[in-house]
Amino acid sequence: MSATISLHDVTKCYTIRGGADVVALNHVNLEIEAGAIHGIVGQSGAGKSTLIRCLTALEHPTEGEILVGGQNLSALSEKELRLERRQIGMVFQAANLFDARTALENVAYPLRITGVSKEEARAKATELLQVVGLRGRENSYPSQLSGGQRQRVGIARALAAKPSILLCDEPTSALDSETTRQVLALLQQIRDHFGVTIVIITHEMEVVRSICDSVSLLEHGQVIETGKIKDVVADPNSRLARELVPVPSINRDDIPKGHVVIDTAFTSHPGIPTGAELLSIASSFGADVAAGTFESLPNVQVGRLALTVEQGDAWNVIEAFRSRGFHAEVRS
Ligand SMILES: Nc1ncnc2c1ncn2[C@@H]1O[C@H](COP(=O)(O)OP(=O)(O)OP(=O)(O)O)[C@@H](O)[C@H]1O
Repeated sequence: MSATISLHDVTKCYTIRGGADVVALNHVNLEIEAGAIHGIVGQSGAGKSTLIRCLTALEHPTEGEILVGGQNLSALSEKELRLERRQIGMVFQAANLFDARTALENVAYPLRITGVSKEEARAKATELLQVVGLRGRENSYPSQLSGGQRQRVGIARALAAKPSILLCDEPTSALDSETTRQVLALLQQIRDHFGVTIVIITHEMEVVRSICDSVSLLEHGQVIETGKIKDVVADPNSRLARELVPVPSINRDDIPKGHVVIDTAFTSHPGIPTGAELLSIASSFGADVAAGTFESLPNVQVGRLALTVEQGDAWNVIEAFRSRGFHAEVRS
């Protein structure tokens, strides 16, 4: 079961003793589709953790409302909130497991506290450990597991109460790149299999590139950009697009005398060879490809080519690209 998440004009202020208010979230509007994997990126202090705490209803917005699956969190009583929180699974940077409990006991714990019988909780926990690829490690203690395996136990535990949303706070930042890939693949599998909506806070663009369907950029408590990855990367003015697929760097010495660099960008989908069209326009002007980057993101491929052309041709080349719907600009 998945749920839509909507934030309407959410502001969260903290009052610091003896000081001014800190505005951690400033009129945030956000829509996350049911069943999507949504990344939230932003620098330290941007308000990412505050946003997650508001989604779990551990913090209450100072203004505005948050709807999870159409349910307005601010309108719920404490008792109703306790029930609602079961719909929300949390995965942390460090898996936050109980060291004195086995993997199985860690996963069974949230079920036991909601009154599920010992046998049923163990059976469910065994099944979930299989889902996350830890069959045979049920009786291992956290200290006997690798970082990636501990994170898998954390994910299994978060799934125990059959949540409709899974909030992941920097789930891979303590892991090496191969383990990161495996944990991200697992999260994607979980979304596909259980249909949960997943929100991932991350400072790693690689996480967004590999599994997110949509993304938001937070800055000083405000949403600066938000949208589906395929729309974000198609927007030439998007900062996120440049972070997801960086402009290729060129050594200044490699630019022939009297030439300028033109940056172009294209998005393409399987079966539509947009890159070939761009290259053919470039070659018709005798433009040379000086550098390029290409990224295959979920549902869309993005390319950036840096071309060198004779200064006198630059404007004609740009016009030709723009008339065919490509982004093109002279690099300053
Ligand atoms: N309990 C609190 N009391 C006062 N100020 C707070 C509190 N929690 C967060 N803040 C402030 O709110 C702002 C946003 O903090 P938040 O932790 O949400 O940012 P973040 O994007 O998660 O940062 P990081 O990536 O470093 O964890 C910061 O200025 C922070 O100092």
